[in-house]
Amino acid sequence: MSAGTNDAILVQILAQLNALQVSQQTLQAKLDALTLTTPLSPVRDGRQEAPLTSPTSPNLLLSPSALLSRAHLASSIPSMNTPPDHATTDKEREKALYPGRVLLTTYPDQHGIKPFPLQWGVSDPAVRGPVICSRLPSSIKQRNALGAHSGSYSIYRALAIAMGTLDPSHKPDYSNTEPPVPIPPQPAWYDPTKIVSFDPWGHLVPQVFKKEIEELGLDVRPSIAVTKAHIKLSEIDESAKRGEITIDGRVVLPTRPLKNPDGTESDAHPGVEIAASKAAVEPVWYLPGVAERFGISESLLRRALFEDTGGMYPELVTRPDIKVFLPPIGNLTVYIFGPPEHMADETKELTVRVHDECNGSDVFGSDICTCKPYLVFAIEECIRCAQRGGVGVVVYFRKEGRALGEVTKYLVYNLRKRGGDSADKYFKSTELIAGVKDMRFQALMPDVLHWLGIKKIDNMVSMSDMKYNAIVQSGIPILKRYDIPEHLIPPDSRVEIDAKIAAGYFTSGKQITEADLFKTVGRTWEETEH
Ligand SMILES: Nc1nc2c(ncn2[C@@H]2O[C@H](COP(=O)(O)OP(=O)(O)OP(=O)(O)O)[C@@H](O)[C@H]2O)c(=O)[nH]1
Ligand SMILES: [Zn+2]
Repeated sequence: MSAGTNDAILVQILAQLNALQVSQQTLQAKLDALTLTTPLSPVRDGRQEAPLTSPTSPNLLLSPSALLSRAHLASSIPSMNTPPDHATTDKEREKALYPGRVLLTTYPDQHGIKPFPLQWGVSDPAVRGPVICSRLPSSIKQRNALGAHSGSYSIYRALAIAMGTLDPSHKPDYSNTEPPVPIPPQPAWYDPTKIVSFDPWGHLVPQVFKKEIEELGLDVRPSIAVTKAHIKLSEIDESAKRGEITIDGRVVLPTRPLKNPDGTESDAHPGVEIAASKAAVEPVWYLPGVAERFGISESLLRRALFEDTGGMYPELVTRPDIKVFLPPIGNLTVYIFGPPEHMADETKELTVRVHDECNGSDVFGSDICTCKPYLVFAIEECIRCAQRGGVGVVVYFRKEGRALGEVTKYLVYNLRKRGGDSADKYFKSTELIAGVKDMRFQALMPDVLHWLGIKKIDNMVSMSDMKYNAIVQSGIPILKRYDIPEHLIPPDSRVEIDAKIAAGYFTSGKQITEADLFKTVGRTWEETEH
């Protein structure tokens, strides 16, 4: 056979393969359309039910909930978990949970797809519409948002469903869960450009979208919750002992006397409790608004989100008609000290700190950075402001390690400690590992301030130029900034502070030049060990 004949055969094979691929794609599209147009088989509690028989009595029909609970029982008693039975049960449960074919993606023009109207930034919630991202049969056709609720915790929900500990169609009863303090609508809620990273109606969902939930049976969930708390921090106990924080019976309350190990009352200073209101806010991104904030096109944003989440959300690409995405990232928490209604009242003094998570310092007290001392100082400043008749706000973002993550952060710590931990190398070390020194991109951060009705900030407890610029550019003036007091800077974290000042962070004290940075050196591991 000549080389020419070989080539011709090869071309023919390739053409046939291509044709096969095309017809496979057509078939897939037809199947997709079929799934969404075929009336669903009987629906129980909002979940499609497939008839299944019992492995022991083939004539006995099992409902998905019976299967769920059987499997739950088996998995909760390990000795009952013999592999062959378990495998059969899992297969059956998988069929019961997901009776249809795997629906990899959807398309806007697919039969049966009819997203519930959602107009971001419209003032009337009935016109704005609820955010629906559920893939439950009751909601999948009317879904108007991509992704999943609860940010990264959506994965644990998936696990709970797979293990049979959670019925996916569980319908929460939201009575008595409403906010104990009001966070009422503000003009910024009605501006589609002011709040783009979460749903301003998130805490009012059960009330404002009652009809959609109860009458239309749609799976609409709250993405914000507001509550009250009493917080106790040993650092603030110490400040109270020193008389730097006063008990006013309103913001700062006395703690009940401590007990000795033998149960008798201790005469040690019991410390104080701080009364606060707080809100947990989950991310809900309005993609056109997020893209605009970062100055990129919506299509580029969608493509990058699709690619760099391991192709996890194909509808980012196939459903340009769906404008809202619930990303798998951490939430933010707002702590309010003093009357929440003062936040929107421009006549009241307001102190704010926006803090990004640093678990090593915030929770475990690591002294390599100033995060915890700065956070505690900010809470004290908020308390003082509330006691002067104003209000204090701390916003805590889950953006660990400047949003590079804790693994990257620890790798950089190793590099710094092995390479001579001088301030000139602080940001360079991070860049060497992560490729960038910061991925927090503060542009979305001011949304929460607008949601709270904040129009100006009297006292901003932060040295960050990035936070400052983002807030001021979003239309909220900052009247006074102040840095962390010298005595609160642990010696080893001088490296961080000096590097930040040289990089443009605010300081009311000493200025740092590039040349100074060589002289600021942190502790080495060897020093720690001796
Ligand atoms: N990657 C990395 N992150 C760090 C390092 N040190 C601190 N961080 C992180 O930096 C962030 C500090 O956030 P904030 O406490 O809000 O401080 P800031 O934005 O730098 O500025 P201020 O408002 O002035 O405190 C947290 O997310 C920390 O986890 C480090 O060496 N490497
Ligand atoms: Zn830190």
